[in-house]
Order: sequence, then structure tokens, then C-alpha cells
Amino acid sequence: MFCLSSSFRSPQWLPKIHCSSTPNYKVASSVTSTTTSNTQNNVSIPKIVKSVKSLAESPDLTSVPSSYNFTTEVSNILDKELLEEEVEFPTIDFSLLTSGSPNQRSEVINELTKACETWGFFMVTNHGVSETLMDEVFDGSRRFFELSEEEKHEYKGNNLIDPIKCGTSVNPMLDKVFYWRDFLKTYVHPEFHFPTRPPGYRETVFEFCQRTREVFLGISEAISESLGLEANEIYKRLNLDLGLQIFTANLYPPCPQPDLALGLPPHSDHGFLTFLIQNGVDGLQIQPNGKWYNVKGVPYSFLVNSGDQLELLSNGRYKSIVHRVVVNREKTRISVAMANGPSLETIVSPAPELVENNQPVYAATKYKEFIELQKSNEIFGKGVLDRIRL
Ligand SMILES: O=C(O)CCC(=O)C(=O)O
Ligand SMILES: [Fe+2]
Repeated sequence: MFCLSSSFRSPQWLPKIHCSSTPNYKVASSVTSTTTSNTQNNVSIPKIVKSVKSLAESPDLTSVPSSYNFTTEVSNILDKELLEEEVEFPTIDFSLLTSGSPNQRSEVINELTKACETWGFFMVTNHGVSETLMDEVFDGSRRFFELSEEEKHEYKGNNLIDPIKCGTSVNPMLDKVFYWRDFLKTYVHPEFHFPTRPPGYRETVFEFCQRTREVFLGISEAISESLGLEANEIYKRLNLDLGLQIFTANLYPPCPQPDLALGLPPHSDHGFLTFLIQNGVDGLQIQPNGKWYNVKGVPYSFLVNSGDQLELLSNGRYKSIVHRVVVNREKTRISVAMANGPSLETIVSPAPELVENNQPVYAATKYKEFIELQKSNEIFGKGVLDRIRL
């Protein structure tokens, strides 16, 4: 029987894959406060944007409303002509990292080096997180988005640091054009925050977070070694025992004119590594070298991308990857992203071992301040890293 205790120890049935840590979850209250209006500079803003799910389900919807149409924007955010088709992305066999021979482990670590230097992106297979659990996470996410607008409103959140937020687009208060996406975003580590509805979703996600965190910690050790550091060096430098882990469920309903709309804008993730699963429907695109590539996911694999804290810590050797999401006409896409970062109070700086000629590329920056900088700026590209570049 699954139980949410306040000081959760790594359960016995988890594969023991590394020695430096076990997940340590605390469970916090699940309900955030709600208000009915938002204010900025004391001016009431009556901008209430309905979910894109309800818009997409309107029976007479045959075109994209102008508020979702990016072709009216001057920026070349859609940029579709630069797409490269059919690429084989690096795949990391997790079982070889944890139970392979020392030779197999070092081969996989070499592959990780190449993947991080070339793509900033790789897939992880044979990771031990069950397909059934992943399916339950998708099912719970689908049921969450099917709650009534009023029920979801309870989890809306109003402030940057609210531990549970749900809504549509990215930030409807600031977005000039809306994104074709609804979301639920919650902080799940070091404290676990999650809605209590729909029934069973919270428990499923709690288990999923722990299992995914085990894989994340195993990959972190391998990345540390791939940079020539001790296996637990990244864990220590980023204070991963209290690391911020953010769960996001994204819903991208079918779109009548997918060429005009966008699910998420080009952005990099502010954390260290993001682990993503999707419900068998593709839509993620990455831009490692100026060109956009469609990611064709391997079913039930983790799609992992490097974030800004990895670029900072590695002194620019491993770049955080810019990515975006496109939508399609027929199918609903659900993705679940686990963003793994340092603890909020950690000051992240380039690892001295990776700084050549006493020339750090980035200024040491507290993770909390990094996030605040990102949220107060345009989300496009890698703006915050540019601001702390020396
Ligand atoms: O839905 C996806 O494929 C990507 C989601 C994403 O980039 C994010 O949540 O930061
Ligand atoms: Fe992202």
C-alpha cells in the first residue's frame, strides 16, 4: 500500500544504482490559494484566458483565432523551413551504466560526452521506470485536464514561486500571442506539492517522481564523470539533496491550423537536466546548431535535454539546448517534463577543474536569482545565460 509519509526513505524495491544519495521527499500541503482577479501595478487586469482544451473542443472551430496566430508576429518564431528531417539521436542504455561491466560503463560515458557536446540531448532506455507507471501518469494528466475549469482554477497559483500552478499558454498576462498548450506545474522536490484531484493522480505522480529521480541521479553521476570530475561532484556542487525538481504536465490539443500556432516557444530550461516523456505523439523540436530537428521519440524512453545550469557548471563545454513544441491537426499530445535543478539557494559557478587559463565564461549565480531573471525576461532563447556571461 502506497503511503505519503512526511519523511520518505528510498523504498526497498527501487534498484540501487548509486551510492551518493537516495531521494528524500517531504510531502507538503497540496492546495494553493486562489483569487479571482490579477493585479499588476495596482491595476486590475481582466485578462482571463480559457484553456486551449476548451477552445479546441468548440464544435465550430475551423481556424486558429488571431490571438494564437504566430504568422502575424514579426519575429521568425515559426522558422519551419530550417528543419532537418530524420536524424538518429544518441541513446543511452541506462542498464549498462548501472549493471554493465566497467568497460560498458565507460563506453556509455563516452557516448554521453558526445551526446552532450554535440546535441545537448539524448534518450535514455532500459531505465527501470515501468511502462505501466508511465501510462498511469499520462492517464492521470489527461483526467486532470478534464476537470472543470472551476476545479482547475483552484490550482491556478498567482505568484512566481507558488508551488502549484496550472493554466494555459506560458504566461497569458505577458504573452503577445498565446501558445496552444495547457499545463500543470508543481514543485515535487525537496517538498512534494500536488493537487488532490483527480483521485489517484497525486499518488501515481509521487511514485513516478521518485523513480525518475533515481534515474536522474544515476545519469548525473555519469555526466559528472564524462566531464572528468568525481562521480558525486555535480551532486555536491548543485546540492542535489535539496535540489528543486519541477513536474510539468503539458497538454497540446489538436489544432485546426498547426502551421500557424506553436505549443511552446524556443527556450532553454533553467535547470540542470530535464527528463521528458510523451504519450506517443511527437512535437518536440531541438535546435543544437542553428537548425531545427524533429525529435522522434522511442516509446517509453526518457527524452533528456541539458539545461542552463549544466552549461554554467561545465563552463560552456556542455551547452543547454534550445527547444520548442509544434502542434498537429489530429492528435492530442501529452508530455510530462521533470526539470531537475540545484537547490534554490545554491550559488552555481563553473567547476574550477573546467576553467582554463583562469577564464570562467559565466559569473557565479544563485539559482533562485537565475530563475527570477528568466521569469522577468522574454522566454525566447538563452537570454539569461547571455546576461551572466563574463
Ligand atoms: O512538451 C515538450 O515536448 C517540451 C516541454 C518543455 O519544453 C518544457 O516543459 O519545458
Ligand atoms: Fe523546456
